[in-house]
Amino acid sequence: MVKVRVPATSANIDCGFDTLGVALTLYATFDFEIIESGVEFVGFEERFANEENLVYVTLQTALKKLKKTISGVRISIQNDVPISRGLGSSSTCVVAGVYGAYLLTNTKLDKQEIFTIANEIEGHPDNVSPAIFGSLSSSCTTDGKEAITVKYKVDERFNFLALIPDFETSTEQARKVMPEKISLKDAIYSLSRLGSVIKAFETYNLTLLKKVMGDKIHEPYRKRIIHEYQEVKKICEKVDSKGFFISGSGSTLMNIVECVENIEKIKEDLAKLKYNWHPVLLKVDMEGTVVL
Ligand SMILES: Nc1ncnc2c1ncn2[C@@H]1O[C@H](COP(=O)(O)OP(=O)(O)OP(=O)(O)O)[C@@H](O)[C@H]1O
Ligand SMILES: N[C@@H](CCO)C(=O)O
Repeated sequence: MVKVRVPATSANIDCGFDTLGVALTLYATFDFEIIESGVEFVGFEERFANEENLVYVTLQTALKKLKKTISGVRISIQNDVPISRGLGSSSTCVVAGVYGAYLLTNTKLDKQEIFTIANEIEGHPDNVSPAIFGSLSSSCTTDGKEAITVKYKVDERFNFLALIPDFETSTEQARKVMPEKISLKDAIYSLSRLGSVIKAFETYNLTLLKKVMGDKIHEPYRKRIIHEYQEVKKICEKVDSKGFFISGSGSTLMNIVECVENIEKIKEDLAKLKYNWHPVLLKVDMEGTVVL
């Protein structure tokens, strides 16, 4: 049996749409075991315990790319990453599926190769990069279809307070609400903040972070499909907020808090809202995917 642990991730980080992503200390662990034939699922929600399962589909795709075969497989999951909440649940499955193909066939692990395959399957690299390499990264796919990622340090003092509601937002749905075209002015608004946001995360410069956070590429459209977005933002800003953004494609809202003592107050105020917002304090994960 082989086992991998993949971290949750928060993609975009406001102005870095489809570019930035950070790995967080919340995990999904997957076991892969060769069986005589077919596929068995253990620990998955019933709706995903079938051959369309993203881990299984990815495993099959990766095996084809490696030109390897297996007789059958049992896939087990122990999952703490909420599904369709903007914390990279699909990336945990994609990354695990690619790792599964390498490990079950004794193929030498190469994180860059795994990243390339995972990026092709996921379609954008901002979640899969931090899920594999850990920490904060900026990624792109070149014109020649090469997946490139660069990793940055994040100061360990950062407190990522994930505010997770009881409703799902699928990435597919959240991409549909965005316009096909955006203005040059809006592109500049986001692009001009990117370098400063990265520097603020590297250096724990909360004053800089607070000043430069902002986006006009996806947030203005997506906040409309996240119930109680404005109410949650107002509560955070009243209590403690050094940065507030939609995590990935939502529905989780991410609040950077300076003092963990303030979390209880935020929790009390969120309890007055309708959508059962559940605050979870996360730190940056430095390792990315780990074979256990
Ligand atoms: N634990 C899981 N078991 C099986 N399938 C999963 C699991 N987690 C995610 N998936 C698959 O990924 C889909 C959710 O992906 P989606 O991109 O919408 O959300 P997300 O990855 O959580 O959010 P984001 O990409 O914004 O961070 C599910 O519908 C399912 O197909
Ligand atoms: N960058 C992606 C992340 C979610 O998969 C998006 O926001 O649509």
